[in-house]
Amino acid sequence: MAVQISPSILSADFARLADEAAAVPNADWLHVDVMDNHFVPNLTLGLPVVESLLKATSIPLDCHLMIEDPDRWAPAYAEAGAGSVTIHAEASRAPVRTLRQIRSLGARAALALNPGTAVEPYEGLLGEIDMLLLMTVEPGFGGQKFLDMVLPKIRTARALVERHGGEIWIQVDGGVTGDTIERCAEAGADVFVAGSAVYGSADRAAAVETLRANAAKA
Ligand SMILES: O=C(CO)[C@@H](O)[C@H](O)COP(=O)(O)O
Ligand SMILES: [Co+2]
Repeated sequence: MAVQISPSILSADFARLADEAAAVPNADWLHVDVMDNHFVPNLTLGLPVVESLLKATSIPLDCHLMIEDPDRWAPAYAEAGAGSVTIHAEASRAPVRTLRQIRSLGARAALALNPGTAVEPYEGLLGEIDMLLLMTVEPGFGGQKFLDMVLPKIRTARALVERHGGEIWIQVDGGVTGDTIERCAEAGADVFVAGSAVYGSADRAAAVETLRANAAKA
């Protein structure tokens, strides 16, 4: 699976989102962190901003919903035109139904697990998803330190995914930098979210290429 880089606009300038999207023409995805101040202790943006962003960029949007009731809201993001919609296993009360709705609306469906959530109990959901997101920080904020403790879970997830045909992407999110990305790739991740490592750099496109090159070293 080729390396894919998904810059997180959480670390971008929210007053200039169209320009910040244009600054990463070499990105595979644009990662949009939707936070509701309930599931996580932070508040970011929601559907109206995603709808505007969809008009402002041709980069597919990778919407990461860190919200209390993803079953209610996730389909609307798929309907709006997001390329991928991720719900958290810890928040969803009806993951099968919601993941199927996301797919039926034309988006890729993804399931996210917090650092302390084991992957094995979710093996039964692998047939319902296109991507598994393994959080490598506690969700809620950008700029946190990468949690090495998640590396064994990435390896376990890779083994489970291979057993299911290997078509599900494994995304990592949180503390992914030019330094930590190689360890994630070596453990089996193939889609890499990076907020501060991209939007904290003066040359955002160059930062994307450095991440891609470092991941490919693994
Ligand atoms: O979902 C989240 C945080 O909850 C992320 O997508 C962050 O936006 C990643 O930021 P960095 O750790 O790369 O700065
Ligand atoms: Co995220």
